[in-house]
Amino acid sequence: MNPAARLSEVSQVFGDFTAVDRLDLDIEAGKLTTLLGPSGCGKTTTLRMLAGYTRPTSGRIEIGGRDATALPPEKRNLGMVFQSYALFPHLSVGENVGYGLKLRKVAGPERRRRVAEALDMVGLGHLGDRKPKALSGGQQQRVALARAIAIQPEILLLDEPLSNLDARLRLQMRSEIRRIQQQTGLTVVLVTHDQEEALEMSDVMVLMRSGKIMQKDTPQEVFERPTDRFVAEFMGYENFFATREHASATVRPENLRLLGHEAALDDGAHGFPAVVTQVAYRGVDLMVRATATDAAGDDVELVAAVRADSGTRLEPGARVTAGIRTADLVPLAG
Ligand SMILES: Nc1ncnc2c1ncn2[C@@H]1O[C@H](COP(=O)(O)OP(=O)(O)OP(=O)(O)O)[C@@H](O)[C@H]1O
Repeated sequence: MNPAARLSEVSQVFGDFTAVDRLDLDIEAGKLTTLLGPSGCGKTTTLRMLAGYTRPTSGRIEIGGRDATALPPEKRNLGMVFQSYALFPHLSVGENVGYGLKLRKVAGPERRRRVAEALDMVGLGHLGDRKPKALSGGQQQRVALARAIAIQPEILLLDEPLSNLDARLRLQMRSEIRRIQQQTGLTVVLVTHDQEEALEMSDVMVLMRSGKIMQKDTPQEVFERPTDRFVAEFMGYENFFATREHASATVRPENLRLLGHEAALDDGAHGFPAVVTQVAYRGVDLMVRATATDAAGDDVELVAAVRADSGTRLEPGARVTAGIRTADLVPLAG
């Protein structure tokens, strides 16, 4: 299937600063793709170029197979939801949702039908006559979403749409957006810096750093098989060391086992002697720090999340074996 959008060698340069660096990216139709990365990595700039708010310094953007590089936003048929919902305060909820349809000269009865349908989809069918300021933040966010969906966009672009919501609402809206996307088969591009949000919502995760793509994969692949140290750290890996087979490898804290000094390792498990330096109680587990020497002879700091009832005596100074099952060991490119 053709991609819903294709960015080819797209760059955005501000003065002597390259915010997006020769990016190649296909946005797959009918999927939710997340642009994820630390602040300043170029995700918002990429989304704004897709939307047409910023013209790329170089490169080409195709939407639905057509060259859209020079098209203004209103000619792209894309829906956009911003962090600040950007609703019109003087219009009712229904008028806000119908605004884009009116611009597109959709006739009255059809417009009312599509406004009602979009409001129903976000669970606000009963609030069409209210003004935005009479709604909670979460409800305003839903109106912004309904407004973007009502025009039946080719792609829905979401720029950190949940960051102004409190934690509980954020969780609720994650699954609502996902439900709507799956129900309608919409192509969605979501910008976020929250890896949990990306893991939960995405079909495809695109991890960015300094204007470049570091990894593009399913959430499970990115989480379980980060290809390099940057991605691994971003996804919560903490232990970096050399083994006999790999110059660089990592394991998640919850998969690093600290065994009694004399304990035998499972077949195929990697292990090296370590000395505990710090133990912190965290309720469900203990966070244990240790030092070890890896296969390259370098000193490494280890962090393990150990179940409180693991049976191994852990206190600063204790000599242990840091053990890693082969299945939990992730080799890294760099
Ligand atoms: N109009 C502009 N002029 C100059 N520099 C800009 C402009 N827009 C963005 N930048 C810079 O480009 C870089 C990438 O910005 P961008 O907003 O795309 O990052 P981001 O990954 O979305 O980060 P955040 O999560 O903080 O929004 C940043 O360093 C930013 O300061």
